[in-house]
Amino acid sequence: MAAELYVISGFLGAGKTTLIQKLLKEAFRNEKVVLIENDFGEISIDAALLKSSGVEVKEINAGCICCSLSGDFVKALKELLDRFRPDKIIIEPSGVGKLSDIIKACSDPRLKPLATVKCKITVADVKRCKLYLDNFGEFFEDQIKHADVVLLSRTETFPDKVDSAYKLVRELNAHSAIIAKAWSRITAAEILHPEHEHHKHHKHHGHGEHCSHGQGCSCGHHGAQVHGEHCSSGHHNHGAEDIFDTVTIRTKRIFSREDLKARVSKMEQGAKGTILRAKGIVRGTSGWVNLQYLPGDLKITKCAAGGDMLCFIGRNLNRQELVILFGGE
Ligand SMILES: Nc1nc2c(ncn2[C@@H]2O[C@H](COP(=O)(O)OP(=O)(O)OP(=O)(O)O)[C@@H](O)[C@H]2O)c(=O)[nH]1
Repeated sequence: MAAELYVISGFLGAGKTTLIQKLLKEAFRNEKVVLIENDFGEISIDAALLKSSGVEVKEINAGCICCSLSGDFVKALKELLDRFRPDKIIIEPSGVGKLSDIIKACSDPRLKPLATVKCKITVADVKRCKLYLDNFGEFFEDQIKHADVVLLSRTETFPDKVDSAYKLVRELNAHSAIIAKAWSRITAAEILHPEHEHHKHHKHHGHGEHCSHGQGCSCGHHGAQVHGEHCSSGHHNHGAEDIFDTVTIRTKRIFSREDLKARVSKMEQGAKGTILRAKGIVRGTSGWVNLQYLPGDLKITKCAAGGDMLCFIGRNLNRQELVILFGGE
């Protein structure tokens, strides 16, 4: 039977990895899953975090997913299918990847009997989606326009932003399902099959909550095949490398929570270029900690996976300054 392909896209820090963790736990628990991670930076923080969920993870770092996976996406995907014979393949493109490129690559006729695109989900952060559309529309619009399901994130934290985010998404994509419930109150099934759940939950929406789907959602039952030519190196516009800088730092330093917070705050104040996203796994005073940063939002949590690495993405970044600031090598 053909493996099912799920593409989880979304701009920087939207919540893709968090969603994948939810899908693995709730929907794909008894399935053989291979994850393809196309992270920014030289090392994949997401892959490290997801490996601790016990699934097979294939990392592709830096560059366009469809061109850089062993030089040939289709060939490499076929190899993965032969080697692991997965039931499901989840692809997490980098936040600055274009969904249309991935869909084209996945729709190559050579893959047809082996794997079928089942669902394309885009995660959109209600707080930041307007800002990202205004500034990085080329990437983010593409991710929204080509999605079957748009899952809004941070709706519980910013309920006043839900309506406007919903409208923005609907203007760009008249056909997708849009889910705006707090994630703790949605099941993975509801995300993967919004057409089933829609009627069940419709009556229960509270203020500011939507769960709607337009016509022609191709998730699951309608088949999500998109026809197009395979993207081969040099034949399409990559863009992201020209617009965004990435800096990866390795550091074995031990950070207390306060120390790490202070350094991040210095990074913001010192305006080391425009940092759009930072993440990493470093040594804390009592074990590994995972740092997740978006402008105005810092989370430091304990984590099982080890790392010694920090990755930054933004514009006009100064590697040397960041190395000094975080005690990197
Ligand atoms: N409060 C809240 N936090 C969220 C939500 N979704 C994601 N986050 C947090 O946002 C941070 C980034 O989430 P990730 O899942 O790593 O986002 P991503 O899209 O994989 O990020 P990139 O690695 O930049 O591609 C983490 O600290 C998450 O816990 C949400 O719906 N609500």
